[in-house]
Amino acid sequence: MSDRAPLDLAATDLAAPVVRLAGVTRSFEQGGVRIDVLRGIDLEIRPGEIVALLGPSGSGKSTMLQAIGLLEGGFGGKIEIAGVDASAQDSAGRTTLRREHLGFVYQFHHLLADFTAIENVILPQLIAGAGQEEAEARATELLESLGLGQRLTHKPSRLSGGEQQRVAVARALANRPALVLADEPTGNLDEATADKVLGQFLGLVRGEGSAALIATHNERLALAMDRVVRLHDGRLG
Ligand SMILES: Nc1ncnc2c1ncn2[C@@H]1O[C@H](COP(=O)(O)OP(=O)(O)OP(=O)(O)O)[C@@H](O)[C@H]1O
Repeated sequence: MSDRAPLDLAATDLAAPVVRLAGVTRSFEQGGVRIDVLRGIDLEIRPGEIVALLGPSGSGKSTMLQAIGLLEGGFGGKIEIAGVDASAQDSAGRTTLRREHLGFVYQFHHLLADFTAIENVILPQLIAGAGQEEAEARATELLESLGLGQRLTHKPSRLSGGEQQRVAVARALANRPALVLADEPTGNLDEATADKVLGQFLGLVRGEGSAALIATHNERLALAMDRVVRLHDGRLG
């Protein structure tokens, strides 16, 4: 028998957190006054884990999602995405990390007004290098699973608020992100529609095996997730 331990690289990679924050800080200065919004955030999210981010208005939920989304600078501490230290990357490296691993859903859908529902879901896949046929099949599958099979060629202005948000969910998942970041994804919808869309969103995220970090004010919706973290005084409790 060999005395060497077997290599277990695949298991190591699979076990890496999709995101790891260590001591993440962010301050803003306005009118000569400095506000420390994030005062040292530590967080790990495992593959496939769905985490609710709760906190009062102004506590820094959006700021924290922006940190992980790698779109803006100005953050202190360490942010790792899929085991890669994002803080050590240049802008092109951060863009690659974002495209390969992250999906985004916002409170307002931000769909492209001149494109149909299916085109809005195809486009990010083409940008990521997928072929037209493959991208179309994936977009159709996602939209059908969200109950939008009859809405594929509607433009956003011809969709209801709940339908628009479901297209935004399909778009966020189109490139099979390891982590979906969602900032009040149902905050713009009435309660019944919010429940329905969130239920479909969570079901799809689970089915796809993605992890998610979902900022919400809604304690009741948060209970449907795997874990709840609370932002208070710039730290997670
Ligand atoms: N670009 C900025 N310049 C100055 N202050 C900012 C900036 N962005 C955010 N802030 C401040 O940081 C704090 C946190 O804002 P943030 O939007 O992250 O909170 P939030 O928890 O997402 O709030 P809400 O639940 O109301 O959306 C607020 O006091 C806000 O005014």
